Amino acid sequence: MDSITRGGAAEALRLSDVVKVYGAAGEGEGAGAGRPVTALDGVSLALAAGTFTSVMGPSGSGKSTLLQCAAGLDRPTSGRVLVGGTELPGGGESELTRFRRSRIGFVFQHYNLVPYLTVRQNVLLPQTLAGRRRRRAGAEAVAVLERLGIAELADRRPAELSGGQQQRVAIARALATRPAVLFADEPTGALDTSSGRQVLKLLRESADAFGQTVVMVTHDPVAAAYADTVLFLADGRLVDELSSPEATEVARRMAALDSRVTAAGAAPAGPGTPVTAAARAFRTEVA
Ligand SMILES: Nc1ncnc2c1ncn2[C@@H]1O[C@H](COP(=O)(O)OP(=O)(O)OP(=O)(O)O)[C@@H](O)[C@H]1O
Repeated sequence: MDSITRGGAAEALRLSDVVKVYGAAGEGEGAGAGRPVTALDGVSLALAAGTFTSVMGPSGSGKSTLLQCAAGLDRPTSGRVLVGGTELPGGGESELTRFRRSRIGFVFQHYNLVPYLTVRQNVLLPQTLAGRRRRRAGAEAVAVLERLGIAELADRRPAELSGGQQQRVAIARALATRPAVLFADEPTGALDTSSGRQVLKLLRESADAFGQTVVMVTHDPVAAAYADTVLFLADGRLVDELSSPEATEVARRMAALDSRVTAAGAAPAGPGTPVTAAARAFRTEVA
């Protein structure tokens, strides 16, 4: 698949033939002394601005790796990543960090709010780190909290919020920087059904009302069906795509992929590790 951009719309994300091999020569982390693992095997895609895309696939199919490479949390072994038309920079970690701060928003399963800061301070934090002027950033933080209907929580600390409220604050924090792409990794994985639906509605509204491009990894077919398009990964490749998805059809296609993987002797699909490498990297960044 090369492109699912809508006619004429600006492009928010492009991956061209992205390969990620853990444990390859020159890759510092990962498989160590074991055999190299090809987590992404030539992934190409293009997403139009303002679209909401879900990424699904069996356990180990490369979803988290795709998210990390697309979001500049990790570098592909080969291939190109462009966010908002700008290529992931070469150079060191500080260039990548700058790139992420200016273009990318993250939402994780476990919220990653800073416990000793208020909601307002949490939402302000990425902009403060990016060196934006405090008064302007403060006004924007309040505006985004109002837009998401959670302004009354501004002076509370994360421990005083429900899981669903914490996740809505995490979304507010991500949106306040006006990222080219908002990446969400299992954003409803720790929530009950009703709070999860609220979070999904918020992501849907972010795309519809604010033109926010959203890319979400999920194991839940109902969650995936909130998107405009579902991309299916297997063995590090994009193998299927579903537009205007319905949960039953998403589940049917996932079951087909799972049985393919199980027949090949791999682990069945299941929830990802609670704290992904992406979340760890982000935590280090904001701490
Ligand atoms: N840091 C790493 N070092 C070595 N191998 C890795 C590393 N991270 C992931 N892998 C391997 O890469 C492949 C893809 O992993 P990835 O976590 O991207 O899959 P996933 O689809 O997100 O899985 P899950 O749904 O279980 O979270 C797997 O075979 C995994 O074991």
